Amino acid sequence: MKPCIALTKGRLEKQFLDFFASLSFDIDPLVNKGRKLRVETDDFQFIFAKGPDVTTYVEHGIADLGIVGGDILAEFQPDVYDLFPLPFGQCHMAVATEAGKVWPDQKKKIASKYTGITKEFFRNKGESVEIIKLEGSVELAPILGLADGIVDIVETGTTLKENGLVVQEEFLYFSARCIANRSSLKIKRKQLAPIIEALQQEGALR
Ligand SMILES: Nc1ncnc2c1ncn2[C@@H]1O[C@H](COP(=O)(O)OP(=O)(O)OP(=O)(O)O)[C@@H](O)[C@H]1O
Ligand SMILES: O=P(O)(O)OC[C@H]1O[C@H](OP(=O)(O)OP(=O)(O)O)[C@H](O)[C@@H]1O
Repeated sequence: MKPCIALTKGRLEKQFLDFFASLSFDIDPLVNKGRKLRVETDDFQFIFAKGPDVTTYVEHGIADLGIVGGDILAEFQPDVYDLFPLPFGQCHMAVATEAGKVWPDQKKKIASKYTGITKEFFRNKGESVEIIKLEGSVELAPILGLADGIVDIVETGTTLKENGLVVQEEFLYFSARCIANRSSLKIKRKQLAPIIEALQQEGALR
């Protein structure tokens, strides 16, 4: 059976395919997949899923390898081998508030998609905060009065800027990562070695 690679849909998918093509792997079936979520190339099977689900498929051994953001590993801490960074998907976490906003004296309300990372960040500071879980567009929360601030991913800073928010503190710097199922790495070592080496070596050069 061909090795199975789980790819994070969206941003990382596009960046991974460009990177993969640059290593002379065939990506035609992947580029022309339409709405298919499972695609085979000559050498691999690919599945396309949301980041947290990529870790689930790899953890359960459905996929041998996964391409996922470091933020997802930090948030969900799946039981997988975190093999190495890839040269795309760079971003970091930041605490942000409305420009000119003074933190309240009482318990801060922080909105985030990343409740685990947020909890850990404020716990390390010895601060107790109320965390409000959102699924996206978290920059809206302080503007609309749902929260005093947010914890979110920042890449260019454009989304914060265009919504009148400023960074209070940056922490945790991420890129995309290559992960592996623990048993696959032992049982399919020979089969997986060429792709792991190619991704790792080329990634390290960039
Ligand atoms: N602005 C960004 N710049 C760089 N990398 C990002 C950015 N936002 C997210 N990422 C990385 O890309 C991964 C996938 O993000 P993407 O926005 O495509 O999916 P998502 O967060 O699940 O959003 P959606 O629910 O809209 O699909 C994230 O886990 C993170 O590692
Ligand atoms: O610093 P920037 O380059 O502006 O990127 C940061 C934005 O990108 C992500 O949002 P995404 O586009 O994934 O939408 P979402 O809010 O629905 O998660 C993140 O949550 C920020 O909102």
